[in-house]
Amino acid sequence: MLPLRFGKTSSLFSPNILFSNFSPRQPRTTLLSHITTKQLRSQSPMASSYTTSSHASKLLFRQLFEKESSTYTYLLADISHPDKPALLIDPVDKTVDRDLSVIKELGLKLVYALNTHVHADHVTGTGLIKSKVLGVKSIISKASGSKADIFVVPGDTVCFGDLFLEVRATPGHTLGCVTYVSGDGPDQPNPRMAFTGDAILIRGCGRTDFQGGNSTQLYNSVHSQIFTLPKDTLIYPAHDYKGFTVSTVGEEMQYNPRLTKDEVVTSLIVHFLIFKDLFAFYVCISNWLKLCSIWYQVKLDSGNHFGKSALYILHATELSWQFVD
Ligand SMILES: N[C@@H](CCC(=O)N[C@@H](CSS)C(=O)NCC(=O)O)C(=O)O
Repeated sequence: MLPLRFGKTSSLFSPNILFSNFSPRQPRTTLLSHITTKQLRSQSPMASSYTTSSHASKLLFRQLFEKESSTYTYLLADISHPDKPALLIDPVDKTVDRDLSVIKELGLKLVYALNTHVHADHVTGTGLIKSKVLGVKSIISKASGSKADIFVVPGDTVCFGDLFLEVRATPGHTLGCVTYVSGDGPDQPNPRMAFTGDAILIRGCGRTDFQGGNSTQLYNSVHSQIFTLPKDTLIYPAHDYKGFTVSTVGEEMQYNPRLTKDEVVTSLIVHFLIFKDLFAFYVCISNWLKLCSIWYQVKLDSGNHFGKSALYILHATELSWQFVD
C-alpha cells in the first residue's frame, strides 16, 4: 500500500492537499488544477503523463441515520476507481457495525473516517472503526483540539480516488467546526454537496450556547463559507429532528429562520430579548423588596396597633396586601 502523503502548495486557493492511499488512476485536469507540479511528481512517477481523461468519476453516496441522536453519517466512495476508496463522515459508535457491513457488501475500501466537529450528543465511531479496519485514518480539524490521525485546516482537500472534498471553516457551534464540500470541477459531483455538520441544519442551525459556541461567528461563517456556494449545492447536515434529509443552499438562504435575518436585525433582537429579561429580573427583585418592606411595616402595625396574630396575604403582582383574622 502506498503511504499517506501530504503536500503543501503555494496556491492561495488550495494550500494543502491530502493524497489518499490511492493515486488517481486517470487524474483529470480538474483534479490536477489543485495540485502543484511538485505535488504531482510526489504523487506518482507517472503523474506528469496524466493530462485529461473523458472517463467520468462515479460517486457512490449513502445517507445513514442513527435514530437515538438523530445523527446522519455519510458514506462516499469513488466506484469508478479500481480500489473503490471510500470515506465516512461523522460515524456514530452505535452504528459502526451497520456502516462497516454496508461498506463490505458494496465492495468498498474504507480509507478515511472524518468528523465535522467534536460531537456533544454522541460518541464518534472513528476509534471503533480504526480498531476494526486496519489502515483507516481519522480526520478532524486542527482547531477542534481533538485527537485524530490527520488534522485539516481550511483550504485542505481530502482525496478519495479521483474525487475530493474541500475543507471550509464553519465555526460557531464549536470553534473547530468544518464543512466538507465536494470538489469543484466537471468530473466532480454536480450539483456540489456540502456536509455541514451542525453549522447549518435544515431550517435551523447548531446551538451556540455551549462548547464555546458563538452565534455571530456561526452566522458569519455560514454566510461566507456556505451561502457563497452555488444555490443548487446540496446541504447534508449532521442532524435532523423533523424528518428532513437534504436541502440546498438556495433553499436555506431563503427559508432558514435562524440564518436569513440581517445580522444587525438579529443582534437588535438578541439585545432586546436580553434587555427584556434583565428588566423582568429587576421588576421581580424590586417587587420582592417592596413586599418585604410592606410585610415588615404590617408586622410593626400588627404589634403596635392591632395586637393580635394575623396572616397577611401579599399579592406579589399587584403589590397590595390583605389582613386576615
Ligand atoms: N433540539 C434537539 C436537541 C438536541 C440538540 O441540542 N442538538 C444539537 C446538536 S447535537 S450537540 C443542536 O444544535 N440542535 C439544534 C437545535 O435547534 O436544537 C432535539 O429536538 O432533540
